[in-house]
Amino acid sequence: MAVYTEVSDEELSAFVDSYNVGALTSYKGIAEGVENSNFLVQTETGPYILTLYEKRVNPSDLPFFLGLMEHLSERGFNCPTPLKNREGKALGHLAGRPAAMVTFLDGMWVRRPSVEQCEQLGVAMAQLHKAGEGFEIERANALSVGGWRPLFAMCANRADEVQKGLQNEIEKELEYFEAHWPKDLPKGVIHADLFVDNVFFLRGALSGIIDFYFACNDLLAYDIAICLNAWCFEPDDMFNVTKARAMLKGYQSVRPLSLEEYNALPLLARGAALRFHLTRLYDWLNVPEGAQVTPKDPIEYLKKLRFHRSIRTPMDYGIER
Ligand SMILES: Nc1ncnc2c1ncn2[C@@H]1O[C@H](COP(=O)(O)OP(=O)(O)OP(=O)(O)O)[C@@H](O)[C@H]1O
Ligand SMILES: N[C@@H](CCO)C(=O)O
Repeated sequence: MAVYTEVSDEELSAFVDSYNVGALTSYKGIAEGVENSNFLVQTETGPYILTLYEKRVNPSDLPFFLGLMEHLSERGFNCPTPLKNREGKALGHLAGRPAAMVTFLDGMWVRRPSVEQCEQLGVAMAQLHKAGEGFEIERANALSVGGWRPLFAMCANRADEVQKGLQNEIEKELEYFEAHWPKDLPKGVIHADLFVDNVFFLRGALSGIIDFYFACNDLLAYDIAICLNAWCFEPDDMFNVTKARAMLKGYQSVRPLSLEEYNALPLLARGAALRFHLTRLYDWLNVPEGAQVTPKDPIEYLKKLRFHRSIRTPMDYGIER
């Protein structure tokens, strides 16, 4: 469960009152997620999500995140829309934290997506990439290749506690990526954390995407790489190429990939695996005292990284363009 910040009933009620949504009738902390504190808030006008932004969210990025959700919603993309308070502002403060309320999205995430759902994800991801065009605020990806070494530096000396030899292995990966990360692929707004728990389905159809708090301007194909890792591995750590093909088919039905993007997928997927391995490694070794949170397994992403390291071209996965 991710509730890092305790909020009193009075504080929460006063915060909700600053919006034009009717009186608070109930609320509860949400037992999912690892990044921010989330509450499901019921008022006289319906359910809303209240988020208190925690450690990894830089407050100066909030106009980007909130503005992006508004931009995408206006273009018909189904994602939460920030509410404006009585002063016309989307961003407020609660319990010493920046906080916002967004619309509630119906649907549920699926633990084991089907091939069909992977295809739907591909379609929605490409739609997101298209809908992001024209968004005027820019945000560099703080967790792209330039951010990995500083992140690793904060936990490198304890990496071998998680697995012997890990520090050395990651060091070599960092050197590799710093020398080989592609720079000239098409860029745009990406979600950058499009895991299964951020994609909702309703009656079998994809109903919306949440959690834009890692969104940024980066290589569009990097989003695909993140999803290859998050959607196309089975619980026994085997890569499911049928799911990967379906995802790419869905994606390309909206936005065809260039040859360069297609060829870069193994490297991007390996880099994406390192990125999530590193944040998980850091979190695994630094659970805040008293926080109600279950850290995610860094080794899962180490295995994915090693798998991609053995791949040279997408054809080695069995993925045709
Ligand atoms: N707009 C929304 N509509 C409905 N449910 C939501 C919405 N936003 C968040 N949730 C619920 O809250 C949970 C946690 O939200 P979210 O994924 O944004 O948190 P997080 O801490 O940023 O998580 P993560 O670990 O995925 O980064 C979701 O799994 C979902 O159940
Ligand atoms: N989706 C991330 C956690 C949230 O950033 C992970 O699974 O490591």
